[in-house]
Amino acid sequence: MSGSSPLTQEDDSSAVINEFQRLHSPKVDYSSICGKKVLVSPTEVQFELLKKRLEERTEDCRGETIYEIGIGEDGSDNGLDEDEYRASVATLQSLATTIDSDVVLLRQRKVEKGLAGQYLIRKRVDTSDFMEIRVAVVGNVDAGKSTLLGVLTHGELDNGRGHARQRLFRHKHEMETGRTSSVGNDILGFDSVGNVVNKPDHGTLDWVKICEKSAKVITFIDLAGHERYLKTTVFGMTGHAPDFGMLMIGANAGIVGMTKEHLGLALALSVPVFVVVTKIDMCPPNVLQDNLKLLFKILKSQGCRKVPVMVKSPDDVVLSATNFVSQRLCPIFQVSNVTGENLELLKMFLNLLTTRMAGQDNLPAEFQIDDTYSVPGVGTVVSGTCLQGLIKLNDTLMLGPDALGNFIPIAVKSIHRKRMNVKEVRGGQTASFALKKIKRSQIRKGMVMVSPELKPQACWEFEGEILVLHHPTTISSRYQAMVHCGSIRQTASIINMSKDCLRTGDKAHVKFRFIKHPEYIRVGQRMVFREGRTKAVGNVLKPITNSVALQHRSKPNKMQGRGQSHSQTNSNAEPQNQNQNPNVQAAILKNGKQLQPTDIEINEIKQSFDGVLETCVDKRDIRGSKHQKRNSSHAAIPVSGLSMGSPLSDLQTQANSSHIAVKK
Ligand SMILES: Nc1nc2c(ncn2[C@@H]2O[C@H](COP(=O)(O)OP(=O)(O)OP(=O)(O)O)[C@@H](O)[C@H]2O)c(=O)[nH]1
Repeated sequence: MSGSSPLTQEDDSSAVINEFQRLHSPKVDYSSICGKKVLVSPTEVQFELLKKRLEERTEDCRGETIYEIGIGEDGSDNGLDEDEYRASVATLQSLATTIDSDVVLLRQRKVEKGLAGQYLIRKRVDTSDFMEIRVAVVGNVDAGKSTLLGVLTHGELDNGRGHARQRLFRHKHEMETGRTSSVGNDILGFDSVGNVVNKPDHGTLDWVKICEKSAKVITFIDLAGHERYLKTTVFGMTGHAPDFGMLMIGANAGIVGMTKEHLGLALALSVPVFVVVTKIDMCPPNVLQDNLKLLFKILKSQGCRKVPVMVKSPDDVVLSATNFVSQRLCPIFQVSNVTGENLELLKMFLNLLTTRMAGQDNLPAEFQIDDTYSVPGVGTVVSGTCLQGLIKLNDTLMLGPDALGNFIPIAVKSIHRKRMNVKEVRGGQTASFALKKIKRSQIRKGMVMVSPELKPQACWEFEGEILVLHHPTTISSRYQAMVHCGSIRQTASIINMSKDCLRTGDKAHVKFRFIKHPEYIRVGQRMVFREGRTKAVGNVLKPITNSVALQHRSKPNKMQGRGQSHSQTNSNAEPQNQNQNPNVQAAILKNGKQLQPTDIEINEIKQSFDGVLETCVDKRDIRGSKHQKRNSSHAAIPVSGLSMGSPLSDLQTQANSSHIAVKK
C-alpha cells in the first residue's frame, strides 16, 4: 500500500460512499493517488480514483493514454523494486479491464531506485468508432512517398521499380508516368494492442473492414512532389487539416527540389513534421552521411528551429512519439521500402501518434468541405474535415457561403467515415455527408457547414498579418495571388497594407479582398498567399463581414433561387446592399426584365457598385464571365440572385455618366 495515502484499509464503508460522492463532484481531488507506489496495493477508494483518472485521460486523448509506472507525479522520487513493479502492472491491467481497454508495454527501464515503465492503455475496438490521425505525406518527386504508403498499407515490400506504388494511383496518367498529380488517400489501421489491421490484399473497398477492426486509423494524404502540382499540394496541406506532416527524402538525392518548399509549408501551417529518409538500401554510406548532415543543419537553422532526433530503437520511438506534440522535436527515420529496414520502428511511431484536435466536442460544429461528389442513387455528397464540435445524423447545419455570402440550412441525412456508415462525427475527423435537395454544382470546395449557433457570416475582405517568404521584386497594393486558407483556394488582391511595398523577409498587416466570391474565414486561421514562386504565409486577423455587399460575379446564383426563403442573409450587410435596397430592387424589376432606372436609381446603383468598380483590378470582374463575353451584347450582372436585363454596355454608360471609372 502506498505510504503517501492518508486512507487505510480500515476505513469504513461510509467513507467509501463519501469518496464516491466526491468523485462525482466537478473537481476531483487526486492528491491521494499521486505517489509512485499507489498502484502497488491501492485501497478501494484509491482504485476508484485511479479508474476515474484513467477514464478521464483516455477520453481526453480520444481513447488512449500512456501510463508511467514507478514514477511519482512530481517525477522526483522514481523507481520501484521488482515485486512492487509487478504488482503495479497487475493493478494497471485490472484498471484497464474495468474501462474496457488493453495494456501494452512500450518501454521498461532501470532508473535510480529500481524499475520504471511506460504502458499504452487503449480502448478496445468499437466497430463503429476509431481514432483518426491524418498524416500529410510530402517531399520531392521520386522520394518514395507513394511507394512507402503502398508498403505500409498493403504490407508488401517494393521491388525498387515502382511495384508498391501502383495500388495508390488514382489516374491512368499517374500509372503511366509514376507521378502523383492529385491528393491521394490511403489508410493504415491499428488494433487496441498496436497490431496492423491491414491485409496485403486489401483494396479500397475493404476500408470498412479495416475501420471496423481498428482502434486507430492513420489516414495518409499522399501529395504530389512535382513543382507543377504545387497548388494541389498546398491545398492538401491546408484543406485536409493534417495532424502531422511526413517529409520524405530520398537518401541518395538528399534535400533537393521541392523538399525545402514542403518543409517550409508545414512550418508555416504549424504542422509538426517528422522526416523519413528512404532508399537507404541503394545509397552509398558517405552520400547518406552528407545528406543527413545537411538535413540536421537545415532543421536546426534559424528558420526551422527544430530539434532533430535520429530514431534507431523502440525506446527512441516512444520518447519521440510522446514528446512529438511539442512541434520542436523532429524525429528522423531511415528506411528502405525494398528491404523493409526500420519500417517496424516507423509503424510503431505511427501507432503512438495522437490527434491534435481532441477535446473540442462541446464547441459549436464546424465542417470544412474539401470535395464534392454526385453519387448515383445517393445524390450530392460532400467530404471534408470536422474542425470542432459534434455533428450527428439529422442535425441541421448552415451551408455556405454562396456567391452572395448567404448560408442555407441543410439537414445531414447520412454520415460516412472512411466509407463506413456512422451516426456522428467529431472534431478532428474526416467524413462525408449525403445532402438532400441540393445540386453538386451549388457547392464548391471552401464552403463550410457550421452550427446555426455560430451565426456564420461570409466576408469579401479580411485583414491578415503576413510574412513574405519569397518575391523576386516587391509586392505592393493591388497585387493579386492565390490565398490558401483551410479548404479555401481563391485569388485575392491586396487592398492596402501597413507598408508601401513588401520584399522578401518583410512582415506586414495587409487587407485582402477576394476576387470571385465571399468566403467564411475565422480569426487565427493560418494562410498561405502564393503565386508561382512568390510566397507569403501568415494568420487571419479579422474577417470584415460587412463587406459582403454586392461584389458578386456575373454567374447567376443557383443556390439563392432554391434556398432563398430559408437563407440567412448577412445581418451586418451595409444598408446599400442591393438585396435590401427597395430602389435598386424596383429598378431591377421595372418593365419585367428590362433595367430602366431613373437618375435616383442610377445613383443607388452607383453607390452599391462603387466599391467594386473602383477597386476592381481584374478586368473580368467588370466584363463578366466567359459566357458573357460570348454574348457580350446581352451580358447581365446579377443583383441579389436576379439578373438585371440591362446590356453591360448600358450599365457601363450609366456608370460613366455617374462618374465611375470603369476599366475596360
Ligand atoms: N531501392 C529503393 N527504391 C525505392 C525505395 N522507395 C521507393 N523506391 C523507388 O523509387 C521510385 C519512386 O518512388 P515513388 O513512390 O513513385 O516516389 P514519389 O515520391 O511518390 O514520387 P511522386 O509521386 O512523383 O511525387 C520507384 O521506382 C520506387 O520503386 C526504396 O526504399 N529503395
